[in-house]
Amino acid sequence: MNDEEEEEDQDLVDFLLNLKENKDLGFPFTNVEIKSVIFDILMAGTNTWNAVIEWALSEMLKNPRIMKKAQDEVRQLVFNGKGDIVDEACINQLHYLQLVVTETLRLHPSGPLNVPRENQETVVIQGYRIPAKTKVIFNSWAIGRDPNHWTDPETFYPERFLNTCTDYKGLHFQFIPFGAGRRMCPGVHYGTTIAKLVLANLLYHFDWELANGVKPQDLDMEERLGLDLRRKNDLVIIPIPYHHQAA
Ligand code: HEM
Repeated sequence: MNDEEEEEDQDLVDFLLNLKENKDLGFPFTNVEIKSVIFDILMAGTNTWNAVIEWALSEMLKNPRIMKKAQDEVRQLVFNGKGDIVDEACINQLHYLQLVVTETLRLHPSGPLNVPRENQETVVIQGYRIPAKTKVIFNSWAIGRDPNHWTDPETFYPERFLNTCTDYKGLHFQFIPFGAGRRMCPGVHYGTTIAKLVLANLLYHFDWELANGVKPQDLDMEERLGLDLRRKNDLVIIPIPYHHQAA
């Protein structure tokens, strides 16, 4: 194996071990830091997108119009292509599902308080003096529901993101479910792709009903606040396999 092939064959752990061996980072990088990075990625990289899936399903079950629109989109696209599985190739064509995921991140950001920052110098922002070395916490949950920026903010309405360039890539500060700046989430693309991929397959293959005769309008949406934002009570739903009929 030549050097180039060897480099391509490296996984994350190889890469981190090489960093440790090279000793040219200018700061200590030991097994402790390696374990922290891996732990960070496993934690930040799983609890987040699966919460998006759970909230998106909850919102769609509460809003059957939205569920149907998202299902029609994915079923037409995939079945017209004569496939039976939604793969990455389809994902970018699922425009309505993208709106659903975006709206889910507005109302239910998985990391609602982002990561705290500390300002190095005293600053005054809109009349508020923030002394140097203050720990500043951004509440992206509240920002996403701020009536100064959002019409009818408590309503789940994916179409609000039609014909607007507002998105979650850290440039529009009224919507920062992945944070912003140098420490914003590095998993933004991966996280949203996985969430869409899983949701698209769940919508394509199954119809969904709430268990125990719960009516859509009665589904409770209570949140349990922690480092991540989950449902307080489990979402109990019944999958009904959907059989595609050839026209
Ligand atoms: C939909 C899914 C996700 C959401 C909503 C999310 C949200 C966030 C938020 C709000 C932050 C803090 C950013 C800030 O304070 O500016 C963050 C940081 C981070 N996220 Fe994500 N994340 C998601 C998926 C992922 C994935 C899939 C990975 C990795 C595979 C990941 C890895 C990280 C890491 C390592 C950080 C810390 C970055 C730093 O401190 O420099 N995240 N994420």
